[in-house]
Amino acid sequence: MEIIGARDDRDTASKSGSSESSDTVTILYGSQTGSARKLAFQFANELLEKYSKKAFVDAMDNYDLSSIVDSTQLTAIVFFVSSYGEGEQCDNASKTFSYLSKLCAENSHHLKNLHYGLFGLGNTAYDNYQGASRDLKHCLSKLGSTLLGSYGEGNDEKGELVEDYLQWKNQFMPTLAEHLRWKPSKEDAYKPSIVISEVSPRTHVNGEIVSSLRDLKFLDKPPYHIAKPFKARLLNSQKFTDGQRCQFHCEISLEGSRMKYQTGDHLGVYPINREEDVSKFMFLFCLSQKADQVVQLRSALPLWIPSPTTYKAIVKHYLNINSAISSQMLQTLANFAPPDISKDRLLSLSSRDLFTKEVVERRLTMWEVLLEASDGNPWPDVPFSFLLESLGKLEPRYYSIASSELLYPDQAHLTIKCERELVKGKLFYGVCSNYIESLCFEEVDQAGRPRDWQTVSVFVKKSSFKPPLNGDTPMIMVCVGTGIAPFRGFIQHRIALSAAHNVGKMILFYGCKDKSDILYPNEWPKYSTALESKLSVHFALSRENPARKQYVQDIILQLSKDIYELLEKGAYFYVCGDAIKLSNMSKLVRQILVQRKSISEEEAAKTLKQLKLRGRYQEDLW
Ligand SMILES: Cc1cc2nc3c(=O)[nH]c(=O)nc-3n(C[C@H](O)[C@H](O)[C@H](O)COP(=O)(O)O)c2cc1C
Repeated sequence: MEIIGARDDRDTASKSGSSESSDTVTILYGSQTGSARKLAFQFANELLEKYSKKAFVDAMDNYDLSSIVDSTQLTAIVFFVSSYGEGEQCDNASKTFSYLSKLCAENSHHLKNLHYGLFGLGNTAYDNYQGASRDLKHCLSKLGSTLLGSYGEGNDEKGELVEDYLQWKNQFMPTLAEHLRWKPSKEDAYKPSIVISEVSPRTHVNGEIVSSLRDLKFLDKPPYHIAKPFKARLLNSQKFTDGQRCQFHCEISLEGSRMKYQTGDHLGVYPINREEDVSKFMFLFCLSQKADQVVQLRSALPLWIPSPTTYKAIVKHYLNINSAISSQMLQTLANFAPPDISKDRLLSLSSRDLFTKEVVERRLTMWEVLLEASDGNPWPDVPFSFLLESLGKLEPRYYSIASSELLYPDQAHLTIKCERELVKGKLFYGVCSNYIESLCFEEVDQAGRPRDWQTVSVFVKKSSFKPPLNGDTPMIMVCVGTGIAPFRGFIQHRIALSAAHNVGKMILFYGCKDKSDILYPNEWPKYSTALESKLSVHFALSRENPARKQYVQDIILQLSKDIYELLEKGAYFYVCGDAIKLSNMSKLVRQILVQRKSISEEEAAKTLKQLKLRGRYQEDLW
């Protein structure tokens, strides 16, 4: 459990939520990819800032709910809960959900002394919107708990999750404080948590000034990992499609790194911000003139930036400069606006409707909003520490490795789709995919060096999305678009095994728009030749023939007999690619089980659950 506001005070953990006038509150999250966790910490930090109160933050499954069952003491808990699968809970909340559903079945007010707040995260593109948070609310109400304030729901679909959260939080936080009899401790004045000192290159101790942590020579030795990535050489690359729908293959050398991967693992890649964005950002915050100024950073919290370094290095390598702005951030920034900009204008822009229309729907970044508000003029008074705190870290991006270590022990292959999206006439560039594309296909890099010099900072991340241990086991693989990446690796793996052993049957269902959209078109015939009858590949082309749109789901249903027979023989079923396009896959498998096995819906659901538990049904969706 992480304690916000009482970092070394482990004793207070036992008092967590013990009474309504407590100085602490428990905040629990159920989060798969980190959004609910991030909001939980954001909420806790704001409680600390506004009320000087402590919060205990943890994943739901790390909290022992049985300790408050039938308790006579009053407890306050705030939940942040995301939905997954078909409106189900996340992995780090599953034990809590099954415990609660057992309690619920007893029809008794076991948690009548629990007062709770609840914010659900979901996406209306899924059939079962907010399934998990709504279930939790229903169950807690049956257990006699009291909901504080109103229940909040954040919807990812239109990119308004953060604004939904802020709207809920602005109403809920005072309600919680009143309930716990907390008084605001101070006015909302900005206080930096990171101290930045400009130093002369000679005054810092023992330091090499680094434009990137990856440049530190003493770090340039194995073992490599997320905090110490390997500078890998780029080998071959090949474009499949270009323009706005640019997709390509890229080979990265791991030679000399001693990094080993296994088929199905992920490669983490550290991007660098686009030079064009970096210079606009530096101009806006008046950093261009002092781009190479050496700075030393100090903070009580762990920092992700090496120090000493330079302004330019921070902006280029470490800061998520293209992160979105929230209406709350805009309100704080209004305090630092240049004198000739109306503060009222900025504050009215932060109102929900205008903000949604002018900022969220146009997908503007923080620096774009400010540049527009000041008609292109700089904002010299924004503290650099505020930028570091609010924009956060430029995170690595993860790609499924598209090769097998059995065929390519010293190389990791990636299949990449450049994120380029036209929103209201403006083209958006995903930072990492476009960065790798420019490394692979531009003749010279930004410093004018030829392409042979290109390196990229990478590390291997273990994954559980792996081919079956036994090479005899049949596999059913379903994917769309670049979801083909791990399956190319799986097939290569089986080709390597087939040299010495008999391998199991494999069926690949691969969804693309049309023939020109099929990735690795020259490789599929070769793989089929190498594996003969063991591999069958089925392409579903959704836009090849407007009169006959075909999706992977259609072909799977046509071949449901074969699929069922393979499942009966112990086949593993894998799904990879776009979460929305493939959102109904588990429903489809249940349908096949109902039809072919002649069992009920409930029995099919149980069978699928067993398959999932045994790792025989796996999804890697994004
Ligand atoms: C594979 C997948 C399945 C999802 N299923 C649902 C769902 O059934 N219902 C829903 O409301 N949202 C669903 N979502 C949306 C997530 O709940 C939403 O993106 C949330 O913000 C993620 O939060 P997290 O980062 O804390 O895990 C799904 C997202 C993914 C990627």
